[in-house]
Amino acid sequence: MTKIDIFSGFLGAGKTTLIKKLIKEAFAGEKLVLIENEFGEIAIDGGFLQDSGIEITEMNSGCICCSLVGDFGEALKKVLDQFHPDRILIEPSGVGKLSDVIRAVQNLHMEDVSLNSFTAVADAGKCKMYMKNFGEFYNDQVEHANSIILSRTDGISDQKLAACVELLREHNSVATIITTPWDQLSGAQILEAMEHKDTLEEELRELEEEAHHDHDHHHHDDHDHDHEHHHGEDCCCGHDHDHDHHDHDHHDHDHHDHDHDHHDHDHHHDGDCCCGHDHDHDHHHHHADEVFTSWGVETTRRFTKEELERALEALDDSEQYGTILRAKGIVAGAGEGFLHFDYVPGEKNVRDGSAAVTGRLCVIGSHINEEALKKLFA
Ligand SMILES: Nc1nc2c(ncn2[C@@H]2O[C@H](COP(=O)(O)OP(=O)(O)OP(=O)(O)O)[C@@H](O)[C@H]2O)c(=O)[nH]1
Repeated sequence: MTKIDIFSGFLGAGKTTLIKKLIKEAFAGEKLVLIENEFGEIAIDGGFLQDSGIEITEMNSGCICCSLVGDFGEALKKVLDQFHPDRILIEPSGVGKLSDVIRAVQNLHMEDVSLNSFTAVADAGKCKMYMKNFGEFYNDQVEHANSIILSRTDGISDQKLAACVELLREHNSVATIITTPWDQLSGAQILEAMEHKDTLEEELRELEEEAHHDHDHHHHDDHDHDHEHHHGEDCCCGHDHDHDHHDHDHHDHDHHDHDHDHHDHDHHHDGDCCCGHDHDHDHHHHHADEVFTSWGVETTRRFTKEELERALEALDDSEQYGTILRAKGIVAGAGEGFLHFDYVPGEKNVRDGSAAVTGRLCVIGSHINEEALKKLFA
């Protein structure tokens, strides 16, 4: 039996960091495969994880909900046949909806595979802001997780931490929430919380109830003709179109905030999805690539640490660059080695790291100014 563990979490929350810790401390002796679905064309995480000694399957795609299922099913099957792993770790993109990923796994109806845990990693200091501005994506992860693992709890006040937990509880009353800084916990302790059986069963039951609720809802909604034929498996895009109503009904305030902030009302899908479903009628549901954009480049440019740090600091200037939520990359340093870097709002990290075949970097955000980014990094 292969266990599947899903690590969701918003951009830069700490998914890769957590996975690295668990690989080192909790999964020793197990045959592991990591499936990554990065947002944007330039994959970076594989480079960060190069030294961990596990198999990594990267799937790059802009629109998780449409392209995940086909590619993802293939990737999973291939991995199972080829490696027969004890455990498959799935790291969806930071803007992926956890419910989509869980459903995608369930819809594959694979034998010898058990859904073992679904975690949401959340930056304790940014919980409120992300809920307000990107609630549609953020809350889905929180709501469907059986454990929520907070990152960066060492740097914030007790008050802010308590407020964060309270907000999370509004969206998920059953998940185990880890508030202790990770370096004070062993990987085994974290894994035990992730695998907590009661919360897992509760989350699965809630998902099932949602599915039933949506199903019933459909039979009573005459206006909903577009949706009637789109129960999970029937549609190639694998997105649960039924679920949209549920989101809409229960989380209207989030959508309001979101739409208000980003004026996204008129950016609904217009038929470029393989499933042929008319997304225009999906009451306020957005695909990640309607709200977030990524810009990436392969580059031979050499950077000094200071240059890179200055460039990353500049990303806080939203007037010039747009709302930058995440940047990461591996580039040639001024000397012989390579530099690895990470950026989340207000936080940068540049360090020495292993070489990549070429330099590459990626920036993700909302309403990003590509021209300005090109000037900054090219
Ligand atoms: N101080 C601190 N930094 C953290 C913590 N967790 C993650 N980070 C840093 O945050 C940055 C992003 O961490 P990742 O683990 O790459 O985050 P991710 O969720 O995989 O990010 P995406 O690639 O956007 O999906 C890195 O610089 C980490 O070192 C934490 O608990 N405390």
